[in-house]
Amino acid sequence: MILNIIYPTSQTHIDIVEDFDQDLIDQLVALSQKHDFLIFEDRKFADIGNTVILQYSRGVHRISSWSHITNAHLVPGPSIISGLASVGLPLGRGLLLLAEMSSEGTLAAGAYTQAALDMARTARDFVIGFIAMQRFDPPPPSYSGPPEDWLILTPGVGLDVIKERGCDIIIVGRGIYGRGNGSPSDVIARQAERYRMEGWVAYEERLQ
Ligand SMILES: O=C(O)c1cc(=O)[nH]c(=O)n1[C@@H]1O[C@H](COP(=O)(O)O)[C@@H](O)[C@H]1O
Repeated sequence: MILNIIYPTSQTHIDIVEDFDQDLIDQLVALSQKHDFLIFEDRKFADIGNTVILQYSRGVHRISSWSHITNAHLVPGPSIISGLASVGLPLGRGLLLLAEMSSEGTLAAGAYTQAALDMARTARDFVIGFIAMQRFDPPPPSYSGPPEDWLILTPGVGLDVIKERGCDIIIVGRGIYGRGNGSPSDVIARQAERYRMEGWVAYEERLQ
């Protein structure tokens, strides 16, 4: 029910589903086609190239076969992007880099965030944007690369960040499904619709 409503992207954490099976994936993919939303598996890959190739394409989840977008930390260096790209590019997938995080005391800030941008610029065919807490400043006058329009997805925030911080998509979990055992499904549906509608309005206002 939630997935019927939350689009343009639906974020998953497939490794915490206790009764995972292929039927779940088939249903998810069918819903994404019916409602035209993208599936974003929030896997936060963080290993060397050879290992992420296997984690992305193999195992029980076979993430690359159904998830349009996934994300990765850049701690291992560029091999994590090239490894994931070797699997994802032929399938038309896209990657988000974690340039910043919402958690207190995160090390993903300052020079680390700049490094994420630099690394993304070396893989423009596969990296589509960032998990970040705000839109980056425009490139300096010395920048001579192609025009840039990275997607910025921002978690752990309210709707105000779309206008105030220039992000494109807000990632909302508990604000929609509640805490503890979760909310009744009609409450979840209402909350999801509220975020979807208000998020879109804020996005359009920002573009004006
Ligand atoms: O990559 C993410 O999506 C992510 C990055 C980050 O810095 N902070 C963060 O909360 N997230 C994810 O965003 C979602 C936020 O959920 P709530 O805190 O319940 O709204 C969770 O799925 C987190 O794993």
